[in-house]
Amino acid sequence: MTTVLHVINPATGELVEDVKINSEEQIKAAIERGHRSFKQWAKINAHERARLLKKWSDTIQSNKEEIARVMTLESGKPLRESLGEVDYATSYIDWYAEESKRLYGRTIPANTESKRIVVSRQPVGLVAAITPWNFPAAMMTRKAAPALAAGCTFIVKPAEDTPLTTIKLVELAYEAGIPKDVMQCVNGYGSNVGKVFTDSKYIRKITFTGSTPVGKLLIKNSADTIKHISMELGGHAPVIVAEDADLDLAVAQTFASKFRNAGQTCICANRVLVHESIAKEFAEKLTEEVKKLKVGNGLDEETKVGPLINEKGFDKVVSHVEDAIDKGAQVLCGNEYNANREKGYYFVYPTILTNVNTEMKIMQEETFGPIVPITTFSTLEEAVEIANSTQYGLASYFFTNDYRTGTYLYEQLNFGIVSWNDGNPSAANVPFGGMKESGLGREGGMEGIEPYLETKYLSIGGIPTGPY
Ligand SMILES: NC(=O)c1ccc[n+]([C@@H]2O[C@H](COP(=O)([O-])OP(=O)(O)OC[C@H]3O[C@@H](n4cnc5c(N)ncnc54)[C@H](O)[C@@H]3O)[C@@H](O)[C@H]2O)c1
Ligand SMILES: N[C@@H](CC=O)C(=O)O
Repeated sequence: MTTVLHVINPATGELVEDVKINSEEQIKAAIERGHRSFKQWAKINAHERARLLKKWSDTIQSNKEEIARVMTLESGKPLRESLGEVDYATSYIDWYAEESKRLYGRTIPANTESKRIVVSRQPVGLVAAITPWNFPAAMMTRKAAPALAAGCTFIVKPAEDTPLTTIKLVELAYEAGIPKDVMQCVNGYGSNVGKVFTDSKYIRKITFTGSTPVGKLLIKNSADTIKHISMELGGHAPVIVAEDADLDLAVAQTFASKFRNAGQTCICANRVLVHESIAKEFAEKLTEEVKKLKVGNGLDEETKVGPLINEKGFDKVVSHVEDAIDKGAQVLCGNEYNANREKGYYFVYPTILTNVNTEMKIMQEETFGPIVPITTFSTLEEAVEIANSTQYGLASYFFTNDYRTGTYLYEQLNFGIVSWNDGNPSAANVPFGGMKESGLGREGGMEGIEPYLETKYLSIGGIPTGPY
């Protein structure tokens, strides 16, 4: 039986490091430690928790280059993006260090003079997190930081492909003074560790970022112990470019949204819907930019698009492109690959497809690769209907300079994130998350700490109503 995870550099297929898989007994022991340390951690005052979180953030920043390099080695993303992700990751820690001091309660006017009512917030308990490979630092900190800030203890299982970044972040938490049992990392295969987590009565909350099918399974498996759940799942983001849009802005922002992390982002532009009167010009301008993208090893300074994470991801992307071409799509650029199954690396060149229709897989499923399928619409109603015709509801984008069009689209689009003339809506201070099968709950912003809190109310009776 395998006892290690082979962490492979997706740009070369070479082994980066082996990481030990934790046994079921070890995971259960970690859960018990997390449970035992909860009472202690929850008692620590919010200012001290904030201080420790801030120290963790500073310690990560002091090791920024090293973390970014590890991230690029295991995930393949360009080094510049990995450096950016370290900043993005610490921005969540900084935000929740501050929010921990603002977990206010309230009083409610009672319905009789002899009573007083007080409402307070308490941490839910031990939290288990399961994170994906595409943002190995930020997806971990946007769970760990609100959990610790709320007074919860925390245990994380990173993705098998990218455990090294998380292991490093947890080591740095200890260096910053966060107690060892308050934040822990266990490693192993998702289905094994996930089952130990969901079966445990000590774990009071599961927070997950990953695919929708795995999210559904975790929801089902959490039912027996009625755990709190937060789910950040898949997306299928539409981009609507209205007739009056600033075309250069729309091209630049669609480009920015699409090619981050080689298109392996849950909020990446996945379907581009352009008004028929400007579709040709939009496609030409985008193609001009896309042709300049350099594909390669993320450690190479020139690289703008790294490899796909693994064979499974590669096969899905290629199948979407082939299916679209079979059904009549035209290739404006790309549709080239540099992959070697034996060596284990998978590069896909940025590809633009036109003449795309809603029958194609690429218009129905999340692609997770650097492919832009462009289709056209003639009325805004038609664009909205296509955009909403999916089980996903994470991010959506539109481009218009007309406030009436903008207001209409904002109100009609069934997505948790609606981005107007903006290709990068992610930030620590905003509520990130999806509707429908894209998830439950929000991460980031003041909303992002709520899922780690229970509400408790105190009813005080017998208060003298006359002179004391
Ligand atoms: N909504 C968001 O914020 C967000 C952010 C990043 C990624 N995602 C989504 O994540 C997906 C890509 O990530 P992925 O391929 O790593 O997803 P995935 O669901 O395969 O894996 C994510 C994590 O779940 C674990 N896992 C796998 N099977 C499991 C099981 N049976 N029980 C418990 N855990 C299990 C994996 O080990 C990994 O840690 C995409 O769909 C993407 O849209 C969503
Ligand atoms: N890209 C997302 C995470 C999902 O992939 C983000 O911007 O936080």
